[in-house]
Amino acid sequence: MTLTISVIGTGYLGATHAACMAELGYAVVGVDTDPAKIADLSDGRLPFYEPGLPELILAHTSAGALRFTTEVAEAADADVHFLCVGTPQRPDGLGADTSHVRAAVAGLVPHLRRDALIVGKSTVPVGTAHELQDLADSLAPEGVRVEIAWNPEFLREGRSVEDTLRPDRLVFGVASDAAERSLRAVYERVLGAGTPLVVSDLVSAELVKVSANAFLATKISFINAVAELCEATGGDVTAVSEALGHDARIGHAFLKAGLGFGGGCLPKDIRAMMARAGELGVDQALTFLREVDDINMRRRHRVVELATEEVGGSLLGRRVAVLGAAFKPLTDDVRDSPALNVAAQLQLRGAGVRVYDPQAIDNARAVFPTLTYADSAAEALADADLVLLLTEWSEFLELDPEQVGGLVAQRRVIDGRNALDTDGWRRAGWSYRGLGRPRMEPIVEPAAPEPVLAG
Ligand SMILES: NC(=O)C1=CN([C@@H]2O[C@H](COP(=O)(O)OP(=O)(O)OC[C@H]3O[C@@H](n4cnc5c(N)ncnc54)[C@H](O)[C@@H]3O)[C@@H](O)[C@H]2O)C=CC1
Ligand SMILES: O=C(O)[C@H]1O[C@H](OP(=O)(O)OP(=O)(O)OC[C@H]2O[C@@H](n3ccc(=O)[nH]c3=O)[C@H](O)[C@@H]2O)[C@H](O)[C@@H](O)[C@@H]1O
Repeated sequence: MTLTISVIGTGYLGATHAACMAELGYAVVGVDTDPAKIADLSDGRLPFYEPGLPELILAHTSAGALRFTTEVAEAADADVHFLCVGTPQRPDGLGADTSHVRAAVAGLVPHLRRDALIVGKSTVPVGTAHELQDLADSLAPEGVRVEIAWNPEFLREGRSVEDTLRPDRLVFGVASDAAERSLRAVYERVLGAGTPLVVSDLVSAELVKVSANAFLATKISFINAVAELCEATGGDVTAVSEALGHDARIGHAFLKAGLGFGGGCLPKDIRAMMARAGELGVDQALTFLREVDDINMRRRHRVVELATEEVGGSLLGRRVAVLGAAFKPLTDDVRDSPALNVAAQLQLRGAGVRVYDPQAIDNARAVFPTLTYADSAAEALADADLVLLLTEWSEFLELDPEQVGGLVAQRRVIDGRNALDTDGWRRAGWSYRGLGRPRMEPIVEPAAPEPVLAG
């Protein structure tokens, strides 16, 4: 018998999860409260950019295995329900807002007509699953037993399909053997491919997720703290990072110094983890995450400082080309984007900023409508006094520095991601500044010696 799956919340996480569940062979219904999103998805269109996902959505909606609705009642018959709604930062700036997960459970449970398993995937403060179990118990119709489990998600935007179908590991937080059996059945093919599985209690599963993101954020801020030291001493953080990464105990991943982390998850998740520790009376355990956050935010100010220096002390009236608006390449997500944050700061200081991004301009315009957006890199670069690379899309890394040099007013580049071919740009007459690296002047090739003529 084919399992039927419901996925509640069809944003970046939920749309991916729904499509991948259909890819694993299940009948899937995706539910969201946003009618525009549901209209797009129902037509087989993905309302955001994610490589490889539109093809899956289109294939499975066309085949009838995947459908979308705003009516949660239509999910009631599913065997397993996955919760994928948002848990954004609360307006007070600290803890996570869990109102959407509670609303999703409260919306679904009264419609259930048989025993059900609700599996949380959203990233939540530790203890939320138990609260949701109490909520479900209080709302379950007579004779219906609803169980909550937690199966945290580790996918990265830009690689979400691959990360879902071939994850590094699966984590099942369960309160019963029956819940574990159900999850094993859902993920049978993924487990069959050799994916490591950790089965734990609910609390530990919730903790794995926030700890993973806190660890990744800490690793990035660690190397960015070293970058600050390099700036004070003339060292080059890219050399330090490369050498550190060769130590197998450290590794190269998440050790790239630059403008730091942004996005809809790492920043909010470390703040929520700190807030939860405070509520639990163990705030001292995580005060270092405050430093992780501060180091990260300082990188954005540092780029603005460098930009100001590069144009001679005042940004007023200077034309700055900003390459990149998304919080990282391969996504159109601009939530807490370091690139946009820097662009906005430059504009506040009087610079004429033109931003270009291959995918994220519409989202960027919605958040920062007063910035000027270009339709191409060339348009952003035209007559620029300074070029800033802030999101390392391959389109930017492949730019020909000689050609770009012909577009700008001044050959000055700040590489906020330490990603450009330094020597290539310098040979084309550019002055180069990375983060945590010494300023580098253009490389002037010595003129070829005059041929010595015999006689
Ligand atoms: N974006 C990512 O790469 C990952 C996100 N996560 C976590 O997954 C959760 C969702 O994140 P995103 O997908 O990025 O957020 P998102 O904002 O893109 O999507 C959330 C969706 O939930 C919908 N929603 C809100 N309340 C609802 C309700 N009561 N019923 C049905 N739908 C409802 C919203 O309309 C929205 O479409 C968060 O907890 C996040 O931390 C975890 C791993 C990866
Ligand atoms: O909980 C989540 O939503 C997800 O958050 C991150 O994934 P994501 O936000 O898609 O992006 P990452 O690839 O982790 O990058 C985060 C930020 O760190 C920055 N970064 C990354 C790596 C690095 O070495 N240096 C660095 O500055 C990136 O530019 C980006 O701004 C985690 O990597 C996922 O495992 C997790 O599931």
